[in-house]
Amino acid sequence: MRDEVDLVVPVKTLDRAKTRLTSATGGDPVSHAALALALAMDTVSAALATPGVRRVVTVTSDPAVAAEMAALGVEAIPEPAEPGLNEALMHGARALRSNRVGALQADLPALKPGELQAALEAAAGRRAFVPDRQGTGTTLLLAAPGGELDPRFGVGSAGHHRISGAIALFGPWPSLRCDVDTEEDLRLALTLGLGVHTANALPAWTT
Ligand SMILES: Nc1nc2c(ncn2[C@@H]2O[C@H](COP(=O)(O)OP(=O)(O)OP(=O)(O)O)[C@@H](O)[C@H]2O)c(=O)[nH]1
Ligand SMILES: C=C(OP(=O)(O)O)C(=O)O
Repeated sequence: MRDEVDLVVPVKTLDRAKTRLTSATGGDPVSHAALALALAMDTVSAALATPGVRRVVTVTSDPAVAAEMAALGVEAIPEPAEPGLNEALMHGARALRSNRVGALQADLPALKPGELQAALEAAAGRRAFVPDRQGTGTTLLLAAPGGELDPRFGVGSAGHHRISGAIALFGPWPSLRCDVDTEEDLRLALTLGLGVHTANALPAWTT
């Protein structure tokens, strides 16, 4: 199937992840780690339920993340020696050895499989990306079949992916574009309908 893809989902160690979201859990490290993990679990669960997604792997050096992902049937590939998000994604993509790879950010707790599927179809076999709701970041990057992922994540990644020749996809996919970096993002994701892991890990102010 032309649109079938294997996805790499990068997850930082939970004690370093989602620093901009720290205030959401009142500075409690245990609640913060639980929330960061829940975001990743919901993202991966939605990806696994997407018909055009053949396989999902995570790249992480956190044993707690690896154990929880294993419970979902998702392999955790250890972080490469070279640090950095793009290095982690290239390492995961190489390990997959698939015809077509993609990178999906691990902070999409409202992700709906139908919206991810629609984006895969809109890419129509091209190297393409989905900008976040602000239009500056990237939530999904897809290689062309047989092509390189060439990830350029980081500040202003949407512009970097566009300059590198990837096609920007702007579909009606709010759950795919709502990455959760801040409390404000979390509030918006809540209105879109959170996955069960994040719903169970929500801070008290949301209830
Ligand atoms: N494996 C791996 N994942 C990373 C790395 N850097 C970022 N990520 C993941 O990439 C995704 C997008 O990163 P950000 O949205 O900036 O998330 P973050 O770095 O946890 O958040 P902040 O600390 O607030 O910047 C998240 O799922 C991170 O866990 C890295 O060096 N290795
Ligand atoms: C790392 C990225 O995401 P964020 O803007 O969510 O940090 C990115 O878009 O490259």
